Amino acid sequence: MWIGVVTLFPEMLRAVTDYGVTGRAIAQGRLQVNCWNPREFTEDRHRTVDDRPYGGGPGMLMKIDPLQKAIVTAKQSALARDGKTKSVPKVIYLSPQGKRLDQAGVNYLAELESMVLVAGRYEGVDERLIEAEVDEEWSIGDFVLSGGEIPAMALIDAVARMLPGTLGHEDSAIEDSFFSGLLDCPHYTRPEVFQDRQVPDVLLGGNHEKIRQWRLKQALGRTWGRRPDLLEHLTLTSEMKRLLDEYIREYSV
Ligand SMILES: NC(=O)c1ccc(N[C@@H]2CC[C@@H](O)C2)nc1
Repeated sequence: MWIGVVTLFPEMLRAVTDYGVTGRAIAQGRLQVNCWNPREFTEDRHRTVDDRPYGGGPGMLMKIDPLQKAIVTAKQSALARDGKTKSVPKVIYLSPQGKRLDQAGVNYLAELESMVLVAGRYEGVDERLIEAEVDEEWSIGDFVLSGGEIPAMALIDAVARMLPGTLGHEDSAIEDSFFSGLLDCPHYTRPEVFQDRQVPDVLLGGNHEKIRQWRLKQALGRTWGRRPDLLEHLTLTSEMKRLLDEYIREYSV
């Protein structure tokens, strides 16, 4: 997948390009992340990228022209890159006004061939830039950050995990609880006893079917207890219903 990021702080993207699963996906050529800085597209001596808002009010906005030039250049670069004919990259703006990102949204974005992520700064961008250049607006949560770079990197990380060959254990993304719409089950590793707390016996046994059922039951029970709203959107199999009933009965004793 090819991802362009329009940002005033391209160095921030090293957090995903130089480390971990995302860094490996890039090193192995399964992911490309390129940055374009609106400041490189300014034409004035002071390289101005912000301006005052019409109607007054606190703070500054990002100027349309440098931002638009950076976006257009990123899109052209995606189309010009070697290889088979390509679709026009989807332009995505990160903001609290966007559609709330969840695993279903990540799975949708992971299917795209390319995208340009626009990371704003200051108080945001001119609405006309959004109308002219942005295809989709996404939010990683109902809170305000000082820039769109961290949301952009969160999106890159979440999408990169879904690319074929990224995760060592292929179906670990599939097994990912959120992939199934449930919260994750508890996890344990050595030592077997920590501060008098034992690892559940079933996990030490080696009976993989019992372990699968225990993990599914815990995921269902934790979802029921912590995020019942997630359960509302799920169709439970008869096995899931049985396991959740067991969990609730044990929980209620
Ligand atoms: N919840 C989010 O995904 C989110 C995205 C962006 C953001 N802040 C930027 C700074 C100025 C404007 O571009 C928006 N805050 C929160």
